Amino acid sequence: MIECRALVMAYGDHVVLDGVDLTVTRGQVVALLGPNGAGKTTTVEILEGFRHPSRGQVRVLGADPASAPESWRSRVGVVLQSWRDHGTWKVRDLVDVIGAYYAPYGTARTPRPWPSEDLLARVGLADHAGRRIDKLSGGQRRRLDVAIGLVGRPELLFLDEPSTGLDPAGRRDVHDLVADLADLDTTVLVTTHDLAEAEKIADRLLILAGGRIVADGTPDDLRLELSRSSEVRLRDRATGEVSVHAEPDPTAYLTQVLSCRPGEVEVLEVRAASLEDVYLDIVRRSETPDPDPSPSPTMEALP
Ligand SMILES: Nc1ncnc2c1ncn2[C@@H]1O[C@H](COP(=O)(O)OP(=O)(O)OP(=O)(O)O)[C@@H](O)[C@H]1O
Repeated sequence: MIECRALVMAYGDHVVLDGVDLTVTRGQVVALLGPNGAGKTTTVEILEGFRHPSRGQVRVLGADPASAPESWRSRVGVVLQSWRDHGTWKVRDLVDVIGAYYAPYGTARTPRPWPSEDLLARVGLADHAGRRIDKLSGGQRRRLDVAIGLVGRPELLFLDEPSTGLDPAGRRDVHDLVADLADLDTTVLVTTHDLAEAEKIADRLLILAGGRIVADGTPDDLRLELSRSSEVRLRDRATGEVSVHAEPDPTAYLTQVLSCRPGEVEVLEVRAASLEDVYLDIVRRSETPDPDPSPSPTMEALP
């Protein structure tokens, strides 16, 4: 679905992307994370064909996005930050009009557009189909953004900060919707600052920092491969004394403790590094030059 090799993007002298390699296969939900200014939007705009890279190869759905024909664009959906135009239009009318552009690109396998009533029900706007867009709440507007990104039944969807401005129920709806999309064989690339969201909706996380992809894996991969140690807390049944241990291999440690001290441990707690710990650690190390010239083992451990 997406293939980038040695992607470089410079704005004048400012090199933002410095050799990004990236492959995304069909059906994946991939979250692109990174600190402010890391180049997430730049990357996504290149993949969408809105920006030309300085160097490198980019293929999206088998074509170069910068020169791909309109039929290619009909297979790609984009959810930008909030839809602010056409405030006096009704929700259903906007979805109908934009959906009509996709009609010539429908196939027997993928009829286009997605029928408005069904789509609006899917994004939780069925009761607001007849409302003016400027009368929607922020969360309802966000749902409309998602509907517009989906109306052409894209094979590949770019989602920018999907749940910004949504309440917890709205966030859950959007997350469920993304899960449904994966079931419908839609590949999703989502940019977000929200680690909890990324962990919930994505089956693969990419961290962009220092101009490159510095981590790539499932949330569990990242935690397991990058956490140096887990915290193990034990309370002795007899004395009530609590001891805390930092253990690189908590399973081996616990097996040993429980077999050597049967019945002596009353309370046992293991806290793995959180995804946030891991994320901050990766970003810090990729942005701070390492005084030790040997490569970081944790970075090398990633696929
Ligand atoms: N059109 C432009 N001209 C010059 N510099 C730009 C332009 N667009 C982005 N930049 C710079 O490129 C860098 C990356 O910007 P980009 O918006 O891609 O980052 P981002 O990871 O999406 O950031 P954020 O998380 O803050 O949205 C920033 O330093 C930004 O100032």
